[in-house]
Amino acid sequence: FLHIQSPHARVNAEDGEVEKPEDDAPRIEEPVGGLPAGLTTDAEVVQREAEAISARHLRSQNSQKFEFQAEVSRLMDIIINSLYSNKDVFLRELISNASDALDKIRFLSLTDKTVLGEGNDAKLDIHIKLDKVNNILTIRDRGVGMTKEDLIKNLGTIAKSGTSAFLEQVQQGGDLNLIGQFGVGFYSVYLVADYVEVISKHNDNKHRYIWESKADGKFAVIEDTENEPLGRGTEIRIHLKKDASELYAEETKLRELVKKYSEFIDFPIYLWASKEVDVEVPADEEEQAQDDRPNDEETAEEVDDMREKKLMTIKETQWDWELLNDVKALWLRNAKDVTPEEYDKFYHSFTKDLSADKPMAWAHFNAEGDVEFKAVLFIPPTAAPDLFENYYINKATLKLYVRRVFISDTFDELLPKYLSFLKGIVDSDSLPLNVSREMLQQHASLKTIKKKLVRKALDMIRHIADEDPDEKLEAEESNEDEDNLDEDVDSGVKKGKYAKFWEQFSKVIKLGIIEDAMNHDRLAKLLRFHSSKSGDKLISLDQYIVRMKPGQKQIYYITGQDKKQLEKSPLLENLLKRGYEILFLTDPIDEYLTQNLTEYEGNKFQNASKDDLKIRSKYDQARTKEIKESYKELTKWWKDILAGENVESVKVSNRLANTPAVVVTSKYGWSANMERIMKSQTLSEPAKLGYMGGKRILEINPRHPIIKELREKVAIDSEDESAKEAAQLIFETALLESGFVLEDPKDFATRIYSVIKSNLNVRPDAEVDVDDDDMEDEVEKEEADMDFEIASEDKNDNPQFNLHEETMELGDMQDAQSELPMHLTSSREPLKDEL
Ligand SMILES: Nc1ncnc2c1ncn2[C@@H]1O[C@H](COP(=O)(O)OP(=O)(O)OP(=O)(O)O)[C@@H](O)[C@H]1O
Repeated sequence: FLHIQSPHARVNAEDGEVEKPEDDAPRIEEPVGGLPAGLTTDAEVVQREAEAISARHLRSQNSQKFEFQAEVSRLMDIIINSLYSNKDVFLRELISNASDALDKIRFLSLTDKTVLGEGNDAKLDIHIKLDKVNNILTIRDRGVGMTKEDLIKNLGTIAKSGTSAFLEQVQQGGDLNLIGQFGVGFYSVYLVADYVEVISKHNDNKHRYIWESKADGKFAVIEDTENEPLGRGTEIRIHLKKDASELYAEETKLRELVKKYSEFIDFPIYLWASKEVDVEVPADEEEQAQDDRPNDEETAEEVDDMREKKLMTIKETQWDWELLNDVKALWLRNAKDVTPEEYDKFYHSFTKDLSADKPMAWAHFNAEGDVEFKAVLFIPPTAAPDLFENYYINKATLKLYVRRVFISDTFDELLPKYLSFLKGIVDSDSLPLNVSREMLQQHASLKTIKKKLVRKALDMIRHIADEDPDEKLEAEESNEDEDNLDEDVDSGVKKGKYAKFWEQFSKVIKLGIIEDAMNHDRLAKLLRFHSSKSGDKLISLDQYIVRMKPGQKQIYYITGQDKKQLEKSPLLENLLKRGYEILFLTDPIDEYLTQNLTEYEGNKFQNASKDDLKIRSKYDQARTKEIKESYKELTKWWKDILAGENVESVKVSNRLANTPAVVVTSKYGWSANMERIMKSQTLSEPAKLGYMGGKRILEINPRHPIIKELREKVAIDSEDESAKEAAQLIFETALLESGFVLEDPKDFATRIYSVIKSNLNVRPDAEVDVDDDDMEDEVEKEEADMDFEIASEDKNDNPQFNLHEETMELGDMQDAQSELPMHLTSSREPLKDEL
């Protein structure tokens, strides 16, 4: 009988005479539900249980019933039936909700002190109590509380945006542990409970309400008239499932969990706990009475002394609120005193990221001067999957505190968009506490805070590189003999820490260069690229500069889809031959990056696929002029051949070694790569493609035998059809090799096949054989014709036709006549069989 689950668990616990708390934990006069074991008689318990049952019956008759939103119901169903072994998460989630509710009331109290109320109500804390008799665990906070409408809306009728995402993840075997990250943490309580009551009191409503549900698709809400007044806040009564009660109806377990998961909760968390203490009690009373009588020699004073001596020590169980957490915020401590493990734990606790992955780096600092603040910034171990999906909508994830009071975690003014991947906490003494959020957002100090945070964030990223041995290795190698650099191609290169950062966040740094002109140089130092000399490794711009050839003034780069393709690009032939290092920019964002990164440490960036690339010719001026002159006729002729191909000019090139021709674009137009990117975008405007698509320039290699031969042919007969075909084909091949997408691949293919034909001595007009399919088509056509003839001749012998005719006799014969071909088709199969 004692184990009947009671919704009426708020029995007045007789706490008895308890000692003053040893710590400075405030004593709560009003007990928080539950029944301290051993302090109530069985008869009382039985009576209270009976009351509870009748109260619950009454409640269920009068309460307002609701159905959970379908998705929430499905979620609860999964949770309550889950065999998931790590059920501990529920406590972390409920404490986190309590802490959020306390943050909210503390924030409101900044502008209106009265919201806190008086006495115990004004204390911002969390109490956890266990009723072992009834297996009820109670978590009580003095937070903002919920009105009746809040209870209905927040705990049931409106699915949070994360509900379906979480359901999806769980159905795919994902970890239930991550529930908090999807904003549906409350429901994790059903991992351990089959019945939950939430009693809540909000300042806006003088009544308090009970929400209750057995996770059976329904919940009920009713005004609470049964329980002790709450003052303000929320009490969650968790009726533990049998299997869960074995584990969680233990103070030791609760103590361990709170310590583990809620170490960084900013409010005191108390557990109603018993402890064995030594108490001195007078020794046996009779003996005492005897001894108390003074004999003749003893003075009254001596008797008193003896009385004291006749005390005995016994063990006594005492119940009291035990403070479980140390609420000194980590960011207020001296960075030197915080261990790396503590930073890791802190990161996981405030981000609710429960994976074992440690943050990549952190920066803990105090800013002093006009604007004072303390901050801890973290680089997460991986980029969030939706980091760029909602780049301009996503809010920053820094938590802003003002003088230790939590203000907001959606304050966009603290970091620029590109750094919104950082997590952390900022606590400022320079911001005013008692102003509205809107006024705070415009406060001048925010600008200074933002500026300093950006600097520190970029320093923190640079430090990862500075401390990375892989990066150091690169720097040392950069001083080695240039010729050895090509041997760096080593597939077994281990990724260093900075390479890992780069893998996750390279786009962020590039976006920074595009968006943050103020920190342009700092950000440029953080860039890494593959290059023609870096093998599998990445190099920085500083490393590039160190390795520049004497007299080299430009940083050469090329953009494209893939490093392997770029390495073989004919556009780089002479640059590579002459020992220049080329950066390979293969991320689509690099096209935008290079528009904003024109110079580094006085060296201009030069795109090797552009018309303005200057490579000094090996020949003297006179010889160069002579070569150009000798190709004048060919280049003019070629330009005419390519009329209608968006070709601005045909030029003699000195960037080519072994390739006959390439196509480059004008300096300010799009590169071939950019054109490809723009064309692949769904919303690209054809008009823009027209005017931004760079003018193309065909560059020909004057030393190449194909080009030389073409020159001869054209000189003899400029109307030679084979020369025209060759010119067109060379141009299209050059387009492909230079990274362009052909507008008419069919045309190109036809030309290639005609070349192949001539190579294989196949006549140009040789015809393709008729294949079996074509033969079948022919047979089918003949059959169809035959069907028609047979059907027309023998229609009286055809059973199907006759049947149809019989039916038709009843109808309009003229209609049947007009439908003749169709009926014939329907009778074709048997006819074909006969044939
Ligand atoms: N102790 C509480 N006091 C006041 N409101 C609460 C309390 N617990 C829950 N709520 C309300 O119920 C809502 C739903 O809680 P739930 O835990 O499912 O999601 P969340 O708190 O928004 O996100 P998370 O899962 O990250 O904690 C909360 O947003 C809050 O408005």
